[in-house]
Amino acid sequence: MTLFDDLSEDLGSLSITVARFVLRNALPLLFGLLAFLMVRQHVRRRNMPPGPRGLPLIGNKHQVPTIKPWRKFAEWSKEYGPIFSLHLGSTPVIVLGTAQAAWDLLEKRSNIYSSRPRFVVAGEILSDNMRGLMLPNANERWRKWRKVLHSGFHARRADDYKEIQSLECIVLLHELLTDPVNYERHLQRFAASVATSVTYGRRVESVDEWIVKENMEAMDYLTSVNIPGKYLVESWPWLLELPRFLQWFRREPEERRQRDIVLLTSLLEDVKKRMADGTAPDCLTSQTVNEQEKNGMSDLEIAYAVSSPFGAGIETTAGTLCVFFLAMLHYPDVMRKAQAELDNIVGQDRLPDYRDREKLPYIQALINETLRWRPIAALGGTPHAVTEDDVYQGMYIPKGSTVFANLAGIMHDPVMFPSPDEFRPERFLETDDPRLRDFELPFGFGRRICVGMHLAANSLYIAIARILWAFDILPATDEHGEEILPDRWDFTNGFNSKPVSFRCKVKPRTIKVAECLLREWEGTKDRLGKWQ
Ligand code: HEM
Repeated sequence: MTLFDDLSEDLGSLSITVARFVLRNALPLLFGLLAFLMVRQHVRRRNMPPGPRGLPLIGNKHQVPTIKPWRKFAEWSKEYGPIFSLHLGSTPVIVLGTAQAAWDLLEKRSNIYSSRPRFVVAGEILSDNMRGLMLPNANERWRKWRKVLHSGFHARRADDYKEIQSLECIVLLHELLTDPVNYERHLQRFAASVATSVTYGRRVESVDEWIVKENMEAMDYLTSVNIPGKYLVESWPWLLELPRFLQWFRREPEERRQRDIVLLTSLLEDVKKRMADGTAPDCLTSQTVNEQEKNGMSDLEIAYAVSSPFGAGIETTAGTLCVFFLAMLHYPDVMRKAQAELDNIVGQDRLPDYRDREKLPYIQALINETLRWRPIAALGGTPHAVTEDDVYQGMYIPKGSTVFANLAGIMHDPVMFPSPDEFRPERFLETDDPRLRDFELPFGFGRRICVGMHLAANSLYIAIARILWAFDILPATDEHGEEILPDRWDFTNGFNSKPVSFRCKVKPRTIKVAECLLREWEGTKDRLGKWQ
């Protein structure tokens, strides 16, 4: 036997001793620690709203699906009631499953329910706290940001944009007439062009134009870093205390931030230049620049603030229009009824316009039902956060909780919306409830309610009324002439959830409407000049 053999024998018995020690002492210690954590979590959760039992440390992380979590949330609402709680890691999460619970907390107690959770990578590192959507509401920069957007898009101000929305809608109808196959792309262009026109006073002919592509790329990056669990630093913000060169998660978002700054400031400079030579149409950017001294905002703050309609207004509007197409394929009777109302009030010699709106209650009900049937912001958009401890119906809601208003579940609450899976606009005509007649629910709550909702409502009205006036939306057919109906539940899994692309036919209803449309189109090209 050599010295080496002796040594390895000694080491072998040492490791057995260590293993024995671990088994005897460390395992019981570990179990003790886990038991302590579970008891502590149990005590903390005892008074909170009910909810699924989680695990120590990770809470309910493993039970929340990464795909369409709103569906699981709706199931849990049925099991635990209109308000339930979870833990994602150590963060308490409150999910509201009825409109009443959301109104009670997010509206009536909006003074403490209007903040946002911390977004370390997307909000702080990538955006340097410049994107108001992710800022807490006690923040001075958020107040200025919200004021700019509110003055740009409040109900009366939004009326000023009806001219460009109407013109863009004629372009949309012409695109649908000449190239019906790519209807989805045309809906996206319509929403994007309204956004660029009202923001920068510049319209777009195609979604391939650089201004749309660059902005969409920036938005895609923003959503790609905002995936729960993607970055350790979201759960362990103390990593931000490490020396900067050790913060491995910083490099990519910081590089992207530099690109964002170049893009957004160049768009601002372009408007300023056109303001100086008198060619910029009135738009959000020109208004904000004119008020810069009063608002006390830097150029960079303005550049970020006015870019908000890109992130929040294009996918939401275009996606809702796709839901409308999907619904018309599944509910042709609703389409016929809406067309009958249009024929009765408008006739076929002119396009419907904003002045017809009050006389078209069925169209308005159909728009409300579209927003209800499949809300694009399925989880209520960006979550809220509570800034003080609170008690609701005897349940404890700890300060710092993240709060989701699960719109997908709320809109399918059978008490408020009987037979919720059915697409039935009549429900909005039969009700006396003012909160359903004046349907703001799809646009969120309290101090965070969607700032673009009037602009969005005007886009949806003009597009839906005119598309129904001009076209039948019909199922595509296969090679045997059989109709293909798209799956009514096949939706994307993004932050905004829209129908997965499907085929359909878009056919002019009569020769008369097609001729009328072509006449309108001729006059439109010149009128679009100032937004080119
Ligand atoms: C059909 C179209 C739209 C829908 C369904 C929609 C829905 C929503 C929802 C649910 C929220 C979250 C509200 C909350 O936190 O309680 C929101 C926020 C927001 N929306 Fe919209 N939106 C639409 C169109 C637009 C448009 C066109 C704009 C731009 C002009 C816009 C700008 C915003 C902004 C900036 C916020 C963040 C507000 C804040 O954090 O204070 N949205 N939207």
